[in-house]
Amino acid sequence: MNEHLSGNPVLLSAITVSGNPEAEENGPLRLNGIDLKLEAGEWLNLVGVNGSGKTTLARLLAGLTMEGIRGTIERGFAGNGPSPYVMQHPDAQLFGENPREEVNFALEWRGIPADEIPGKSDSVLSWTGLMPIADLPWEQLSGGQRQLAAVAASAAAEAPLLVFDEATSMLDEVSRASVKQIAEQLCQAGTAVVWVTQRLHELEPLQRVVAMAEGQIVYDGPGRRFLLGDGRAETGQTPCELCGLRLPYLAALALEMNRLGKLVPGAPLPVTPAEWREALMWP
Ligand SMILES: Nc1ncnc2c1ncn2[C@@H]1O[C@H](COP(=O)(O)OP(=O)(O)OP(=O)(O)O)[C@@H](O)[C@H]1O
Repeated sequence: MNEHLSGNPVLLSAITVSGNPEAEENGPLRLNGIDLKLEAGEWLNLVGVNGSGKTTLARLLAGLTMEGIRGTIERGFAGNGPSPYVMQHPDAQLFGENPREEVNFALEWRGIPADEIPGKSDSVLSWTGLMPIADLPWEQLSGGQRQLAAVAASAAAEAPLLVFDEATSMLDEVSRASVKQIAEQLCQAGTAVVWVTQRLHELEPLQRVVAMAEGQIVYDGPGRRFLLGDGRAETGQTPCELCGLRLPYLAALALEMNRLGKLVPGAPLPVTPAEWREALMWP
Protein backbone atom coordinates (compact mmCIF):
# COMPACT_ATOMS: atom_id res chain seq x y z
CA MET A 1 0.00 0.00 0.00
CA ASN A 2 1.23 3.48 -0.80
CA GLU A 3 2.58 5.23 2.29
CA HIS A 4 0.35 8.25 1.60
CA LEU A 5 -2.80 6.16 1.97
CA SER A 6 -2.38 5.80 5.68
CA GLY A 7 -2.94 8.59 8.14
CA ASN A 8 -5.82 10.64 9.43
CA PRO A 9 -7.93 12.71 7.05
CA VAL A 10 -7.52 16.44 6.61
CA LEU A 11 -10.39 17.92 8.63
CA LEU A 12 -11.78 21.43 8.45
CA SER A 13 -14.35 22.19 11.15
CA ALA A 14 -16.54 25.30 11.42
CA ILE A 15 -14.11 27.37 9.38
CA THR A 16 -14.79 31.01 8.67
CA VAL A 17 -12.44 33.41 6.91
CA SER A 18 -13.24 37.09 7.22
CA GLY A 19 -13.02 39.62 4.40
CA ASN A 20 -10.18 42.07 4.06
CA PRO A 21 -9.02 42.80 7.64
CA GLU A 22 -7.29 45.99 6.43
CA ALA A 23 -10.51 47.54 5.16
CA GLU A 24 -12.79 49.55 7.41
CA GLU A 25 -15.69 47.30 6.52
CA ASN A 26 -14.46 43.72 6.48
CA GLY A 27 -17.00 42.85 3.82
CA PRO A 28 -18.67 39.48 3.38
CA LEU A 29 -16.99 36.38 4.79
CA ARG A 30 -14.70 34.69 2.30
CA LEU A 31 -15.58 31.33 3.87
CA ASN A 32 -18.54 30.75 6.13
CA GLY A 33 -19.06 27.61 8.22
CA ILE A 34 -16.95 25.14 6.25
CA ASP A 35 -16.86 21.50 7.41
CA LEU A 36 -14.86 19.25 5.12
CA LYS A 37 -13.09 15.92 5.34
CA LEU A 38 -10.45 14.89 2.80
CA GLU A 39 -9.14 11.33 2.92
CA ALA A 40 -5.63 10.28 1.92
CA GLY A 41 -5.42 9.36 -1.77
CA GLU A 42 -8.76 10.94 -2.63
CA TRP A 43 -9.55 13.05 -5.74
CA LEU A 44 -11.73 16.04 -4.88
CA ASN A 45 -13.11 18.37 -7.55
CA LEU A 46 -13.78 21.86 -6.21
CA VAL A 47 -16.23 23.93 -8.27
CA GLY A 48 -18.27 27.13 -8.02
CA VAL A 49 -18.83 30.47 -9.73
CA ASN A 50 -16.18 33.21 -9.58
CA GLY A 51 -15.77 34.59 -6.08
CA SER A 52 -17.54 31.65 -4.41
CA GLY A 53 -14.49 30.82 -2.27
CA LYS A 54 -12.77 27.99 -4.16
CA THR A 55 -9.28 29.46 -4.01
CA THR A 56 -9.62 30.43 -0.36
CA LEU A 57 -10.70 26.88 0.53
CA ALA A 58 -8.04 25.30 -1.71
CA ARG A 59 -5.33 27.40 -0.04
CA LEU A 60 -6.52 26.33 3.40
CA LEU A 61 -6.48 22.67 2.36
CA ALA A 62 -2.92 23.21 1.10
CA GLY A 63 -1.95 24.47 4.54
CA LEU A 64 -1.31 28.04 3.40
CA THR A 65 -2.03 30.60 6.05
CA MET A 66 -4.13 33.72 5.71
CA GLU A 67 -5.53 36.32 8.03
CA GLY A 68 -8.93 36.11 9.65
CA ILE A 69 -9.30 32.32 9.98
CA ARG A 70 -11.52 30.89 12.70
CA GLY A 71 -12.34 27.25 13.35
CA THR A 72 -10.21 24.14 13.46
CA ILE A 73 -7.91 22.72 10.81
CA GLU A 74 -6.35 19.28 11.28
CA ARG A 75 -3.99 18.44 8.46
CA GLY A 76 -3.77 14.72 9.22
CA PHE A 77 -2.05 12.76 6.43
CA ALA A 78 -1.04 16.03 4.71
CA GLY A 79 1.42 16.82 7.49
CA ASN A 80 2.31 20.14 9.05
CA GLY A 81 4.04 21.93 6.19
CA PRO A 82 2.29 23.44 3.19
CA SER A 83 1.36 21.18 0.29
CA PRO A 84 2.43 21.93 -3.28
CA TYR A 85 -0.03 24.30 -4.90
CA VAL A 86 -0.18 24.65 -8.69
CA MET A 87 -1.70 27.94 -9.78
CA GLN A 88 -3.39 29.05 -12.98
CA HIS A 89 -0.39 31.17 -14.03
CA PRO A 90 2.82 29.16 -13.74
CA ASP A 91 5.09 32.23 -13.82
CA ALA A 92 3.89 33.25 -10.37
CA GLN A 93 5.46 30.16 -8.83
CA LEU A 94 8.61 29.36 -10.81
CA PHE A 95 11.87 29.93 -8.93
CA GLY A 96 14.51 28.32 -11.14
CA GLU A 97 15.84 29.37 -14.53
CA ASN A 98 14.59 26.29 -16.40
CA PRO A 99 12.59 23.07 -15.77
CA ARG A 100 15.59 21.12 -14.45
CA GLU A 101 16.42 23.78 -11.87
CA GLU A 102 12.78 23.93 -10.88
CA VAL A 103 12.64 20.20 -10.20
CA ASN A 104 16.05 20.31 -8.43
CA PHE A 105 14.77 23.04 -6.09
CA ALA A 106 11.77 20.90 -5.20
CA LEU A 107 14.03 17.95 -4.41
CA GLU A 108 16.33 20.13 -2.29
CA TRP A 109 13.30 21.49 -0.44
CA ARG A 110 12.31 17.90 0.30
CA GLY A 111 15.75 17.33 1.86
CA ILE A 112 16.98 14.83 -0.75
CA PRO A 113 20.78 14.40 -0.38
CA ALA A 114 22.70 16.39 -3.03
CA ASP A 115 24.24 13.32 -4.68
CA GLU A 116 20.80 11.76 -5.26
CA ILE A 117 19.25 14.86 -6.81
CA PRO A 118 20.52 14.50 -10.43
CA GLY A 119 19.20 10.93 -10.75
CA LYS A 120 15.81 11.72 -9.19
CA SER A 121 15.54 14.91 -11.20
CA ASP A 122 16.19 13.03 -14.47
CA SER A 123 13.54 10.52 -13.59
CA VAL A 124 10.87 13.21 -12.89
CA LEU A 125 11.82 15.13 -16.05
CA SER A 126 11.56 11.96 -18.17
CA TRP A 127 8.31 10.85 -16.61
CA THR A 128 6.67 14.24 -17.20
CA GLY A 129 7.99 14.48 -20.78
CA LEU A 130 10.12 17.54 -20.00
CA MET A 131 13.55 16.04 -20.65
CA PRO A 132 13.96 17.45 -24.19
CA ILE A 133 13.40 20.99 -22.87
CA ALA A 134 14.83 20.55 -19.37
CA ASP A 135 17.63 23.09 -19.83
CA LEU A 136 15.86 25.72 -21.91
CA PRO A 137 15.18 29.09 -20.26
CA TRP A 138 11.56 29.97 -19.53
CA GLU A 139 11.41 32.60 -22.29
CA GLN A 140 11.93 29.83 -24.86
CA LEU A 141 9.09 27.73 -23.45
CA SER A 142 5.35 28.00 -23.97
CA GLY A 143 2.90 28.65 -21.16
CA GLY A 144 1.90 24.98 -21.29
CA GLN A 145 5.52 23.84 -20.98
CA ARG A 146 6.08 26.21 -18.04
CA GLN A 147 2.94 24.88 -16.37
CA LEU A 148 4.18 21.34 -16.90
CA ALA A 149 7.44 22.31 -15.19
CA ALA A 150 5.48 23.67 -12.21
CA VAL A 151 3.56 20.40 -12.06
CA ALA A 152 6.79 18.37 -12.36
CA ALA A 153 8.29 20.28 -9.43
CA SER A 154 5.16 19.60 -7.40
CA ALA A 155 5.32 15.92 -8.34
CA ALA A 156 9.00 15.81 -7.34
CA ALA A 157 7.99 16.89 -3.86
CA GLU A 158 6.23 13.50 -3.48
CA ALA A 159 3.79 15.18 -1.15
CA PRO A 160 0.74 13.32 0.20
CA LEU A 161 -1.52 16.15 -1.05
CA LEU A 162 -1.36 18.30 -4.18
CA VAL A 163 -3.65 21.22 -4.94
CA PHE A 164 -4.28 22.33 -8.54
CA ASP A 165 -6.09 25.67 -8.68
CA GLU A 166 -7.50 25.95 -12.21
CA ALA A 167 -4.09 24.77 -13.31
CA THR A 168 -5.19 23.90 -16.84
CA SER A 169 -7.49 26.81 -17.60
CA MET A 170 -4.92 28.74 -19.68
CA LEU A 171 -3.66 25.70 -21.58
CA ASP A 172 -4.46 24.23 -24.98
CA GLU A 173 -5.97 20.74 -25.20
CA VAL A 174 -2.64 18.91 -25.49
CA SER A 175 -0.99 20.65 -22.53
CA ARG A 176 -4.21 20.37 -20.56
CA ALA A 177 -4.33 16.63 -21.12
CA SER A 178 -0.66 16.26 -20.08
CA VAL A 179 -1.17 18.12 -16.80
CA LYS A 180 -4.37 16.23 -15.96
CA GLN A 181 -2.77 12.90 -16.80
CA ILE A 182 0.14 13.58 -14.43
CA ALA A 183 -2.28 14.58 -11.68
CA GLU A 184 -4.30 11.39 -12.25
CA GLN A 185 -1.19 9.21 -12.18
CA LEU A 186 -0.08 10.80 -8.92
CA CYS A 187 -3.54 10.19 -7.45
CA GLN A 188 -3.50 6.56 -8.57
CA ALA A 189 -0.16 6.23 -6.79
CA GLY A 190 -1.73 7.46 -3.55
CA THR A 191 -1.47 11.27 -3.59
CA ALA A 192 -4.64 13.11 -2.63
CA VAL A 193 -5.56 15.71 -5.27
CA VAL A 194 -7.69 18.81 -4.86
CA TRP A 195 -8.64 19.85 -8.39
CA VAL A 196 -10.23 23.31 -8.64
CA THR A 197 -11.97 23.56 -11.99
CA GLN A 198 -14.49 25.42 -14.12
CA ARG A 199 -14.48 22.63 -16.71
CA LEU A 200 -17.60 20.80 -15.63
CA HIS A 201 -17.74 18.57 -18.70
CA GLU A 202 -14.61 16.85 -17.39
CA LEU A 203 -16.22 15.78 -14.11
CA GLU A 204 -16.30 12.02 -13.67
CA PRO A 205 -19.74 10.68 -12.63
CA LEU A 206 -18.40 8.81 -9.59
CA GLN A 207 -15.77 11.31 -8.49
CA ARG A 208 -16.36 13.56 -5.52
CA VAL A 209 -17.48 17.12 -6.25
CA VAL A 210 -17.55 19.87 -3.64
CA ALA A 211 -19.42 22.94 -4.85
CA MET A 212 -19.08 26.39 -3.28
CA ALA A 213 -21.48 29.34 -3.30
CA GLU A 214 -20.97 32.56 -1.35
CA GLY A 215 -18.29 31.05 0.86
CA GLN A 216 -20.27 27.96 1.77
CA ILE A 217 -20.23 24.34 0.68
CA VAL A 218 -23.58 23.81 -1.01
CA TYR A 219 -22.96 20.34 -2.43
CA ASP A 220 -20.64 17.47 -1.53
CA GLY A 221 -21.21 14.23 -3.40
CA PRO A 222 -20.65 12.35 -6.65
CA GLY A 223 -20.29 14.12 -9.99
CA ARG A 224 -23.35 12.53 -11.59
CA ARG A 225 -25.72 13.73 -8.87
CA PHE A 226 -24.11 17.19 -8.94
CA LEU A 227 -24.79 17.52 -12.64
CA LEU A 228 -28.11 15.73 -12.95
CA GLY A 229 -29.68 15.67 -9.50
CA ASP A 230 -31.73 12.73 -8.27
CA GLY A 231 -34.23 12.22 -11.08
CA ARG A 232 -34.97 15.93 -11.12
CA ALA A 233 -38.52 17.07 -11.54
CA GLU A 234 -39.30 18.59 -14.92
CA THR A 235 -39.01 22.15 -13.74
CA GLY A 236 -36.48 21.60 -10.96
CA GLN A 237 -32.83 22.54 -11.02
CA THR A 238 -29.89 20.26 -10.44
CA PRO A 239 -27.24 21.09 -7.77
CA CYS A 240 -25.01 22.37 -10.59
CA GLU A 241 -27.64 24.81 -11.79
CA LEU A 242 -28.52 25.83 -8.23
CA CYS A 243 -24.88 26.98 -7.82
CA GLY A 244 -25.33 29.30 -10.79
CA LEU A 245 -23.22 27.09 -13.03
CA ARG A 246 -24.19 26.10 -16.54
CA LEU A 247 -24.76 22.42 -17.18
CA PRO A 248 -22.26 20.92 -19.59
CA TYR A 249 -23.74 19.97 -22.94
CA LEU A 250 -23.85 16.18 -22.46
CA ALA A 251 -25.51 16.50 -19.04
CA ALA A 252 -28.13 18.93 -20.37
CA LEU A 253 -28.77 16.57 -23.27
CA ALA A 254 -29.21 13.63 -20.88
CA LEU A 255 -31.87 15.51 -18.92
CA GLU A 256 -33.71 16.49 -22.07
CA MET A 257 -33.56 13.04 -23.66
CA ASN A 258 -34.72 11.51 -20.39
CA ARG A 259 -37.60 13.94 -20.23
CA LEU A 260 -38.59 12.85 -23.74
CA GLY A 261 -38.40 9.19 -22.66
CA LYS A 262 -35.57 8.39 -25.07
CA LEU A 263 -33.17 6.77 -22.58
CA VAL A 264 -33.19 3.40 -20.87
CA PRO A 265 -35.67 3.74 -17.99
CA GLY A 266 -34.08 3.34 -14.57
CA ALA A 267 -30.47 3.33 -15.87
CA PRO A 268 -28.10 6.06 -14.69
CA LEU A 269 -28.33 9.06 -16.98
CA PRO A 270 -25.25 9.29 -19.23
CA VAL A 271 -22.71 11.99 -18.45
CA THR A 272 -19.51 11.05 -20.23
CA PRO A 273 -19.00 10.31 -23.95
CA ALA A 274 -18.42 6.65 -23.05
CA GLU A 275 -21.72 6.48 -21.15
CA TRP A 276 -23.49 8.15 -24.05
CA ARG A 277 -22.17 5.52 -26.46
CA GLU A 278 -23.80 2.88 -24.23
CA ALA A 279 -27.02 4.81 -23.83
CA LEU A 280 -27.41 5.36 -27.57
CA MET A 281 -27.18 1.64 -28.33
CA TRP A 282 -30.70 1.20 -26.99
CA PRO A 283 -33.02 -0.04 -28.38
N1 LIG B 1 -6.93 38.58 -0.05
C1 LIG B 1 -8.25 38.79 0.06
N2 LIG B 1 -8.73 39.65 0.97
C2 LIG B 1 -10.05 39.85 1.09
N3 LIG B 1 -10.98 39.24 0.35
C3 LIG B 1 -10.57 38.37 -0.58
C4 LIG B 1 -9.19 38.10 -0.78
N4 LIG B 1 -9.08 37.18 -1.78
C5 LIG B 1 -10.33 36.90 -2.17
N5 LIG B 1 -11.22 37.63 -1.46
C6 LIG B 1 -12.68 37.58 -1.58
O1 LIG B 1 -13.10 36.32 -1.10
C7 LIG B 1 -14.15 35.79 -1.89
C8 LIG B 1 -13.76 34.41 -2.38
O2 LIG B 1 -12.64 34.55 -3.27
P1 LIG B 1 -11.92 33.30 -3.90
O3 LIG B 1 -10.76 33.81 -4.70
O4 LIG B 1 -11.65 32.29 -2.84
O5 LIG B 1 -13.07 32.74 -4.87
P2 LIG B 1 -12.97 31.82 -6.15
O6 LIG B 1 -14.19 30.99 -6.13
O7 LIG B 1 -11.66 31.12 -6.17
O8 LIG B 1 -13.03 32.87 -7.32
P3 LIG B 1 -12.39 32.82 -8.81
O9 LIG B 1 -13.05 31.65 -9.53
O10 LIG B 1 -12.77 34.14 -9.37
O11 LIG B 1 -10.91 32.64 -8.66
C9 LIG B 1 -14.38 36.79 -3.01
O12 LIG B 1 -15.49 37.57 -2.64
C10 LIG B 1 -13.14 37.61 -3.04
O13 LIG B 1 -13.41 38.93 -3.46
